[in-house]
Amino acid sequence: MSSAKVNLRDLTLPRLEVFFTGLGVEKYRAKQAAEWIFKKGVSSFGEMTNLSKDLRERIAGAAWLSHPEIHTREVAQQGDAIKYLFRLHDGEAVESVFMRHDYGSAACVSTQVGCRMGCRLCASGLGGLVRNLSSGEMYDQVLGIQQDTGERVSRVVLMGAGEPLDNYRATLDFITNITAGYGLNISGRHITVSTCGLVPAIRDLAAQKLALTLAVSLHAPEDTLRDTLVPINKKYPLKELIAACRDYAGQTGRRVTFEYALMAGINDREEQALQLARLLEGMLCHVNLIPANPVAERGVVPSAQAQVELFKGVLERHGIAVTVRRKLGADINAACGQLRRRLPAP
Ligand SMILES: C[S@@+](CC[C@H](N)C(=O)[O-])C[C@H]1O[C@@H](n2cnc3c(N)ncnc32)[C@H](O)[C@@H]1O
Ligand code: SF4
Repeated sequence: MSSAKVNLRDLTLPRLEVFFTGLGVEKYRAKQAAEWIFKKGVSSFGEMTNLSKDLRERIAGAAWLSHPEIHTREVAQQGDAIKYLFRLHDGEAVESVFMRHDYGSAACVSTQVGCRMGCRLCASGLGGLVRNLSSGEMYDQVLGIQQDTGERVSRVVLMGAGEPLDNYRATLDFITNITAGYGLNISGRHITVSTCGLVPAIRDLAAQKLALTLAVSLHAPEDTLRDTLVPINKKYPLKELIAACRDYAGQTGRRVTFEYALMAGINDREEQALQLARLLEGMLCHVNLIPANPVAERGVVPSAQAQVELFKGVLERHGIAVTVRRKLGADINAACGQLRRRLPAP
């Protein structure tokens, strides 16, 4: 694969059309190719059997096709989750998780190798940002999971390693392809974009009218604490973030999810639950409480179960919809915030 060649899995349909017309081929061929690439998930041009051999050779002269390469997989004891490490074409690696729920199967997808946001609780950002993933590399994770499990992925959560809104263009292209009829046709409401709070991108996302589920990693109910846990808060403090979330809910009609990882003695006190209830008062939203996953390097210690229940009770009494997230695949560390890149650089 030469660096001058374009990865067709990275292109959306209009850009595929430009590619095909550039080869002097009728535009409708782009749609046919899109179905091979995004619906059937082929790994080579040779498999595109309704395109002539001559055309496939011309495509191969100008393009390449990334494809999922599973490096390792670990199945949780209860069989409800599988964690994958995918090897990328340059030797980097990303983790993804397949989760079976009663209501369908979800893929938790990484959007970057590493992350530059430096949240205090998170293992994904420990080594900083290595590089962005392309939209095709995000798509490959879903295809790889489907091919390995033989099951259809019906939901996607962008909660793997990386900050999706810090890799905004590629993330949007990925969503465009996975929701398309020529792709996996997953409804926008079954796609969750999780962010630590990049306000301008949240506002832009609302304007896209994609009806995506927005999840915001809140973790603190006031700025002083949030500045230390989620450092992007210094740039986009809670007042701006919550206003953007209220507008997102207003513009899309979609309930915003707030992720709140409970850490013993840090953000799990009763008065903090009260502050949180006041912050979210009257918003179309939902709070997901997660007993934090321990991360030794970060000194993160999860709250005790009784404290989680107490915190939940305060929110409920103040009319906030709240759930405690079931931990899937805890025995394989498959839970969010535990995804790392583990292959050594080439
Ligand atoms: C790894 S992030 C990726 C998506 C995006 N960058 C974000 O922050 O929302 C996914 C979720 O995992 C959470 N998370 C990170 N470390 C965690 C930990 N130790 N325990 C529980 N959740 C954690 C994040 O705050 C976020 O809600
Ligand atoms: S929580 Fe999200 S934004 Fe923060 S370091 Fe981890 S991956 Fe990055």
